[in-house]
Amino acid sequence: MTNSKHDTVSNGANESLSGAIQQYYDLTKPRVVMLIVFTAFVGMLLAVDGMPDWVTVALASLGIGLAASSGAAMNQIIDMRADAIMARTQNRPLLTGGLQVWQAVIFAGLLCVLGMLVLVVWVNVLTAVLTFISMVGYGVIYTVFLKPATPQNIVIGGAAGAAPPLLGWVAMTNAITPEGCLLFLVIFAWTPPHFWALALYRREEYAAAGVPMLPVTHGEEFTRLQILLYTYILVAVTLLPFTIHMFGAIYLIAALYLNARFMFYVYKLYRNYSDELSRKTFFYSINYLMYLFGAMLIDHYLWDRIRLFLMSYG
Ligand code: HEM
Ligand SMILES: CC(C)=CCC/C(C)=C/CC/C(C)=C/COP(=O)(O)OP(=O)(O)O
Repeated sequence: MTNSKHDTVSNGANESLSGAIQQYYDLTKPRVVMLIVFTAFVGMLLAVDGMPDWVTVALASLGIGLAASSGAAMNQIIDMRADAIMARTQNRPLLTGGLQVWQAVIFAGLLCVLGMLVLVVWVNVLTAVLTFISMVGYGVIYTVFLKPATPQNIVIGGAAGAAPPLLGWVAMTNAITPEGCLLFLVIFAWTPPHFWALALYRREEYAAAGVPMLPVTHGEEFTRLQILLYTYILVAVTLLPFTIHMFGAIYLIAALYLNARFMFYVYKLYRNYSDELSRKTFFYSINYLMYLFGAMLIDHYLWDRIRLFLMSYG
């Protein structure tokens, strides 16, 4: 009997510990951060010929991931009012009472300090500075100043989210090069179709929360046109790395295929709107970015070998 009572107490303690860990984990917007770290990781591997120094790759990924998580936590601390109004964000840890604001502030501070420490000590100062700017750019400048002020919020703020592959590149080379900037441009051009597809089917929630997202301020039709136009830009930008011989045929084929599907979605959305299609376009945008960066990686390691192999038989 005594044992089972003891077990119940310790199970309860375990559950509340794992519950607390889950709350802190949720505060970091983990799935977004995972894709951010993946694009940074790809940037690192692309920056070097052959195999990289894996310890630096691991530490740079850790530092960038910690900083991005800190930015995500800052965003949720500052945005509690709007988050409380929208169904999509109502269950965040600070709103359900799972975490107190002071706990989130300490957590965000710790993540920020740890992330910067890892980057300064084991990577390089330039990466740390650029990562810091991206983190503050998202957690503070976007959240406090841009988001409540202008429908261009996500275009300007998108610069923070677009930084990771460049951060990865700088982590390995300690230099800002045109190739690294091109990777930045890819995500920069991708952000408006990514976000506005979501904002279209969530427009009523944004309107209720008083957040001036494009579908709220300029209407649904204008937003659909902007999504289409930014996707044209995205298609052009994603072809640039091929034209400067950064990648070969593997990347080109993947980019053409992924772009054709993206164009199909946004053109259909432009001509014939439905919330369902808008939702599908948003989720496709996430897969698009993941596969595009995956294709860059595969091309980087395989294309030269395949070309040499083909040439030796040519
Ligand atoms: C200013 C730039 C960006 C804005 C405004 C934005 C906006 C959003 C929003 C509002 C969601 C939430 C969807 C939901 O809760 O259902 C979301 C989801 C997501 N975003 Fe973005 N995003 C941006 C940049 C990025 C970047 C740079 C990445 C990665 C490289 C990214 C990856 C993702 C992923 C993976 C999800 C899905 C998360 C999940 O399933 O929980 N986003 N984005
Ligand atoms: C250091 C570094 C690379 C920082 C990266 C910055 C970062 C985490 C960008 C993510 C962008 C993002 C999830 C925006 C969501 O917009 P929102 O906050 O308006 O969405 P919400 O309504 O879901 O809160």
